[in-house]
Amino acid sequence: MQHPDFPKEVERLTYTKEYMDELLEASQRDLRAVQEKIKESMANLEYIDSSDSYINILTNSRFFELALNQKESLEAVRKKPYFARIHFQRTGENQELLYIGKTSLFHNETFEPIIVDWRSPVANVYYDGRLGDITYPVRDEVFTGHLFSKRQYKIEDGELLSFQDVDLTTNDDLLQEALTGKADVRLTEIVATIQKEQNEIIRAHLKQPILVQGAAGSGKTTIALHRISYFLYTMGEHFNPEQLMILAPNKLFIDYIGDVLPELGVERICQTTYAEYVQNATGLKLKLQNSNDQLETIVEEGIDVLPAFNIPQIKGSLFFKELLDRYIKRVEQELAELFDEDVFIEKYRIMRGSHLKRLFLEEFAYMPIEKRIERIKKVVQTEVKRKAKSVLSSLNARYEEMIGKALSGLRDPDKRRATVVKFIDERDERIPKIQAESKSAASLYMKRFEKVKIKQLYRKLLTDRFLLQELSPEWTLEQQERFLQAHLKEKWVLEDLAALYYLHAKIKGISDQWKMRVVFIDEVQDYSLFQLAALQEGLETDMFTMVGDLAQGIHGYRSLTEWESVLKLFPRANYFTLQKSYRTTIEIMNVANKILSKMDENLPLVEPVVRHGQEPTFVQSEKFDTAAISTLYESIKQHGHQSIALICKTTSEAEHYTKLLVEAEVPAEMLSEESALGRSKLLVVPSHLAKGLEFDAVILAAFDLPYFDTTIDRKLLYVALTRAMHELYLVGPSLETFLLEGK
Ligand SMILES: Nc1ncnc2c1ncn2[C@@H]1O[C@H](COP(=O)(O)OP(=O)(O)OP(=O)(O)O)[C@@H](O)[C@H]1O
Repeated sequence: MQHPDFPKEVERLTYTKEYMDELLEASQRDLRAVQEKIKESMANLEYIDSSDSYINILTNSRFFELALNQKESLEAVRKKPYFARIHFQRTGENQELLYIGKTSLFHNETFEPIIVDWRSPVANVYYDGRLGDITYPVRDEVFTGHLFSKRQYKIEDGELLSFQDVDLTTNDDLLQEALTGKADVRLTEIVATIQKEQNEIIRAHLKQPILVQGAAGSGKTTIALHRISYFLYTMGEHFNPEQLMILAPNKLFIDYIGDVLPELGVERICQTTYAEYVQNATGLKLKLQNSNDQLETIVEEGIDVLPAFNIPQIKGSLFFKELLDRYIKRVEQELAELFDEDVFIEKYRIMRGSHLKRLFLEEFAYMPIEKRIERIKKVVQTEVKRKAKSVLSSLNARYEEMIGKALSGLRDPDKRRATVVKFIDERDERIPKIQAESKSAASLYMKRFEKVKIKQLYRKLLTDRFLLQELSPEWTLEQQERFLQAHLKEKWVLEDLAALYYLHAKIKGISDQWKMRVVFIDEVQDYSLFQLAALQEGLETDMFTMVGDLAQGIHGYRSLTEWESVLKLFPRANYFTLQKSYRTTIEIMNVANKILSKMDENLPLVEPVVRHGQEPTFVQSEKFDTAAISTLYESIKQHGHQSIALICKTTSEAEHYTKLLVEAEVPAEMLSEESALGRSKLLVVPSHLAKGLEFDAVILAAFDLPYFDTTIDRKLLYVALTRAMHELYLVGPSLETFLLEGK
């Protein structure tokens, strides 16, 4: 039976669309008018003074761009102008029906809100849950009101299909529907179904750092992206999108999230990886070794206990930062000694070196070293200029006086002439010399400060025995030796990046272009403490949004294994946890939870959002059988699924299986960090690369190498299992291969 409000709701939608059409027509007219103006100015370019016309073209192009943007965003939302409505009364005001959508729309004349933006303060009421008396924050104030009802709409192509009122007792149908959807091999925006605990994180204090420990599939990536959108909406006046940076684990991941940001109205923010950012910000070109090689070695050799003196871990620790601080101090001292000489022009002392040294070591100590040197050069230049003037005028005066005295004091004309000529010659020689010296004195003096070569400086630390002994008295001789031995060959690994960036920041400073003011980090468990500390100091901000999951910390041999140290590093941070998974069915999560409970981290089990699916299937097989995989793949496709992955433990296994499948003419393709995500083939994915991604169905195959009950294998397995949205198949010789028991 149709809801009694249905006709009214259709009417409202029609009204909204018609108003949008009016606006669209107007913007179409604007566009034409601007186009005409541009044409006119173009024609004028050749005849009259072209600068005016040029300015006209520029201005009109800007209008054109604005009008075009407005038109495009209107067209985009017209198909689905809003997704929810709240019946709300702010204390002391009238009751209102507010329709919530992806962007706001106001009536030009009446200023009536036709659509309210999901990021606006009042929309918080929709996400926050409860009906009845409520409070909500608007900037620094807290508003109160009463929420009578919440309604959700299903609108497709501008047509109202259905709607329903939601309260605490009804199931969130919209969410259920969103979750049964197919993985489009890309994330989508979820503004209509953001949950209360997710909303709290999206809107958490924007000026403070946040750290989120979230279960696999709890929406961490999605939330981080929505928080960016919310941030720009709320703080856009104070921040340019260019000053925001999202750090993703690899290029593949950037591609994966790439479409969501524009959908959320976010353009121009810097999306990069740590490695790429560091190279851009430092200008260093480094041929980095693949950071997964180390992981693969550990996995293939089944290593569970890492050596006590584990170099990747040391390089990611705050002790290493301390070591570099000592090194920087040493560099600073060496440079300071160069100020022992005073600044002279001819025989005149212009400035004392000790004064400059004090500027360098004390007054300007807040600046990066080379910036201090640049500043001191300016100080010297100004002082030289000022003092040279007075030296010259007193010297001129002195010669005047001496010449005058010679003229009046010497009786003998020959002697008089000779003395006067001598003084004049002397003066004429010294004055231009002093003038010339005063021009170059500052540069000449500062020449002793050569530009520091960061790569060389760092390499010295890695290879110079005496330097290392001096800087790391905590280490035994054997440890120092191990450190030196590890760096015999010049090769760069991920763990070196924080150090290079830190040295660059402290010595040269980070240029404005790369001085991001707000940072969003996904998969933060894969970072080391020093990587975070280096960024924090280089950028001089702690406005970080960090999301991650310790259960997926497959790089634990070099990165974080707990959050306490991160919270210490960011003392202002708010810490959140997300326990619900929106990705996987209950059946799949039950299997993944078995692995989670084996981990040492003692993380709580993940609660799947109530959504059932088929039980994960174990397919017993002694060896990798391409025909069986092909049949399985085809049958999954028959279920209507499109994004299907075959996840293997290691890269070499993935390469091997891809080869076999391709030879057997199964449409398979191996995923690499550089490849674009496709959906038309069976994607063969090494487990470490699957992190962060999701697929409709996952086939987990393990033959050459079973999953061992080691820290790293449990995590890799957990990552692999939690990639599946709807269907999961385990293919191998036995369930034990996947750390599961029984048949
Ligand atoms: N409130 C929501 N409404 C609809 N879908 C949601 C919601 N929250 C999350 N999802 C969906 O759940 C899936 C998992 O989200 P996401 O990838 O952001 O999780 P994650 O915590 O980053 O996962 P992982 O740690 O495993 O990489 C995505 O398909 C996302 O669209």
